[in-house]
Amino acid sequence: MATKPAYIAADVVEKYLGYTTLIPLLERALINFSSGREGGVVQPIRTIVPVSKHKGFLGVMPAYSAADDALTTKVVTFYENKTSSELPSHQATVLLFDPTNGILKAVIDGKVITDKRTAAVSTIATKLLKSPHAEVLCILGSGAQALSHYQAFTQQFSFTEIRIWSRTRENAERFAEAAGGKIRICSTPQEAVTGADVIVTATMSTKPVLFGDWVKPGAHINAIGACRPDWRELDDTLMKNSVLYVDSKEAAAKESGDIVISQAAIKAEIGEILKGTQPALSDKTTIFKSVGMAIEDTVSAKLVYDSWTKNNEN
Ligand SMILES: NC(=O)C1=CN([C@@H]2O[C@H](COP(=O)(O)OP(=O)(O)OC[C@H]3O[C@@H](n4cnc5c(N)ncnc54)[C@H](O)[C@@H]3O)[C@@H](O)[C@H]2O)C=CC1
Ligand SMILES: O=C(O)C1=NCCCC1
Repeated sequence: MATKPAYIAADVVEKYLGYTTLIPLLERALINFSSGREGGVVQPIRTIVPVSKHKGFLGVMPAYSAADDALTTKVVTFYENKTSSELPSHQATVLLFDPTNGILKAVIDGKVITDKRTAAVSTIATKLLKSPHAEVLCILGSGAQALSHYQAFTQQFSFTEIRIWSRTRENAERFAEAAGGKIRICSTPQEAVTGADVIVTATMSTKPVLFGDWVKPGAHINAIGACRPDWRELDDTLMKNSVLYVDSKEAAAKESGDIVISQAAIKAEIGEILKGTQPALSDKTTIFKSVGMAIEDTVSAKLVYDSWTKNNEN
């Protein structure tokens, strides 16, 4: 008879999901995803159910990786009008199945997975696309993704200056306190962005917050928000004058307003650069438009489950 599925809570996920272990697994997953059939990744475009009455969305993100023999689906909700400042705007759960027989093996908190795997993929893109002389990191937004990106980027790179802008100074100060490092709080997004070598946009904005005229030529931008076809973070000038990379061409072209509305041409997937079939044009102004992929959740959940199992063996 099947045993009951394990429940793996956020604090346990946090413990087992280190960037040093996660990043190489995600690199392999991105390569497999961009290798078509050969890569053994099955990942349909996610289903999104708008909950318009409450300005919310429910997303279902299934994937199977033959290389990892791992089968999961994430269920994620995200709400524009948070009803409480205590409640995160994004909440998620990952279900991990035994791929040989379909048995549900674990129910895993998906919030930490979402925050960390997104930041980890941005570090992968940044390693490939930033200038080798990059010194200044700028983060627009002060929520969960802003913080996970700060943590991942300070671990993986050595920037000499880190700047942040948020809509309110109070939010920016709260962020700086949570981050714990030396951070310059900027009063306007333009002040934060001017002269920055690497920029992260991690906002729930539906209108551009980053404008091409502000951006230093040769900068690299990780654009994390604008995951709905009518949401924007970047303006048309920036979209059209930069080299545009994505996680999934199919998903980004369908889901991100920055691409749908600007009609900017996609150069390549990050997985194609990693495979060596597309160049990393790091001397140009580059954008990594991330929409988030289920396969990233699959490899993250498997890492957590395997580590948890090993540590719970009698
Ligand atoms: N690419 C990916 O894989 C993923 C993308 N996301 C997206 O990343 C973005 C950030 O997510 P979280 O940090 O989890 O959300 P959050 O709610 O924790 O933080 C959102 C931040 O955006 C700011 N913000 C909201 N409206 C704004 C506006 N009009 N102008 C400027 N700033 C504004 C808030 O003040 C806050 O600092 C969202 O758009 C989310 O949907 C989230 C998960 C994965
Ligand atoms: O990849 C994800 O997970 C998400 N991406 C866009 C917004 C909701 C969550």
